[in-house]
Amino acid sequence: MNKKEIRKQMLKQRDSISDKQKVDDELLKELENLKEFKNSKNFFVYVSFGSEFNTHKLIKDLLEQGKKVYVPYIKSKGHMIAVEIKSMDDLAPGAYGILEPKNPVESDVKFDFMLVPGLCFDKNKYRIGYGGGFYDRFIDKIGEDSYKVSIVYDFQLVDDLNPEEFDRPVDKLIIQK
Ligand SMILES: Nc1nc2c(c(=O)[nH]1)N(C=O)[C@@H](CNc1ccc(C(=O)N[C@@H](CCC(=O)O)C(=O)O)cc1)CN2
Ligand SMILES: Nc1ncnc2c1ncn2[C@@H]1O[C@H](COP(=O)(O)OP(=O)(O)OP(=O)(O)O)[C@@H](O)[C@H]1O
Repeated sequence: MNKKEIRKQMLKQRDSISDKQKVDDELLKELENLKEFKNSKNFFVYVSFGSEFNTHKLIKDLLEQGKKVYVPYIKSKGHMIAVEIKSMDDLAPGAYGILEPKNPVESDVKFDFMLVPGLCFDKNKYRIGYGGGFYDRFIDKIGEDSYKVSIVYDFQLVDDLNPEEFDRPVDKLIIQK
């Protein structure tokens, strides 16, 4: 399968996970129990859309705990910036219909913790996303020292994605049991 076929296949399967809220609740618990999670203060978290792992509760939890939350804002093709939010009400539908900050003020903090989205992952923690190259570029720019974690549904894990030179792996996969 080429990347395009993998994306299509993974999306189809992800769209039909049964009892997804329950699955996501368990994955969220595991995420929040990581020591790196507990020790982090500045979080870069995507705002989920469609059948992605639901991050809305995570974002609310973080804000309630007084942690700093930054989310992506798409500036142009392949280029995103991080913007701090204080509440879910700071968001409105933006590019691709994804919720984005209404008032996109670029932040230049370094993140302790990054939650990285993806459609398919391999055992070396490489990933395939929607194909915009947003995260590979972003990680190069400000994510190198962050602890990068991705949530993986069981069918999304493969042996080897044959990464290219611009692909950046994450540090930890949380895999559905
Ligand atoms: N929640 C969330 N936010 C995110 C990402 C993500 O994966 N998840 N991104 C992670 O990079 C960036 C957005 N990247 C995206 C790239 C493509 C499509 C998409 O749906 N593309 C359409 C059509 C593409 C086209 O017109 O060329 C498609 O694939 O059908 C969505 C998001 C930044 N924000
Ligand atoms: N660091 C980079 N600098 C320049 N171009 C890049 C970089 N990373 C990726 N690209 C370009 O972006 C395109 C898409 O990359 P890729 O297929 O790896 O995206 P993806 O990882 O699936 O998407 P995303 O990171 O948005 O979730 C590639 O064809 C590549 O040319």
